Amino acid sequence: MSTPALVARSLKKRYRRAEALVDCSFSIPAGSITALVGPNGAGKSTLMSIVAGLLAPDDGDVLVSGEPVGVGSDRSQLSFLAQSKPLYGRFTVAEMLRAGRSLNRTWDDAYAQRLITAAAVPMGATVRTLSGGQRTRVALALALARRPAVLVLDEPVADLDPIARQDVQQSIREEAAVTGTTVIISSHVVSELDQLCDRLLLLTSGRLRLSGPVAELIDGHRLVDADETGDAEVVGPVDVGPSARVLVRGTGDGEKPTLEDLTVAHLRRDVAMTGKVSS
Ligand SMILES: Nc1ncnc2c1ncn2[C@@H]1O[C@H](COP(=O)(O)OP(=O)(O)OP(=O)(O)O)[C@@H](O)[C@H]1O
Repeated sequence: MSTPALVARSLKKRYRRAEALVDCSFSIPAGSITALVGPNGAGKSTLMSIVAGLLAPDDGDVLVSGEPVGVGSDRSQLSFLAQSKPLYGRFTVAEMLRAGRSLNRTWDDAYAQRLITAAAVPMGATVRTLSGGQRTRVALALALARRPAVLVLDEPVADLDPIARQDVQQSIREEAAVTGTTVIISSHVVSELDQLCDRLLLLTSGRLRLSGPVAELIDGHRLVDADETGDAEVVGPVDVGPSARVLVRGTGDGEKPTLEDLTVAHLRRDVAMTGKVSS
């Protein structure tokens, strides 16, 4: 069997007042696109920072193509687009690309130029004069043009208009399909991840509640009316109201859930069991 692109083993991270990750383990094959989903404060950014080698876990480790990743290790195979989209405000877009070219051995300049042109961002514009969405497109071009083995994206489309969201999703899809890049992408808009992602990591209160291929997870669940669950194990409701449907485990009668149904029901179950959305 080939080495997974990314392995996380028993990751733990505690901040002074919060347990951000509790024994998180998963393995992701090369070329897959994984949705990282969870409520506010679930630990997604913490997990992504550790995977990107920017934050040290208290325990556990991360392997990229079998090699350990950590603070101070070679991160040339990794690109991380943080929520804050850090860019140099005084640089022009062209200067940002030039910096990317000089700092990265694997830089693909033609690709970077193509992405900026497709986003209709002027090369001569100063970064601080760009809109939030334009900044995101530049930051994403910088992350993609490094041609990383693993691309970690923390809510990359949150400030984009609907067309830009589709364009960015298409770039991510192409990157994974053409170059075999492994992508982890976090978002609160689960309905948008449905078409993009083939794997799911569902994190609540720092714990992985679901992990695996989306198709398998969907096949392992069914949607049924709340009063027709029979002997099936009920996960939780997927919508509210008198005719609420519930998600149950199993392969019997019922409708196939969407990725959103799956995550909503598991998140509702977590709230019902713990009395809170996250730590
Ligand atoms: N630098 C920090 N110092 C102290 N606590 C932190 C720090 N960063 C995160 N936390 C805490 O760790 C927990 C997980 O935070 P994290 O930012 O990883 O969650 P998240 O799932 O990315 O949230 P969101 O969806 O709101 O971005 C939260 O309780 C948060 O308050």
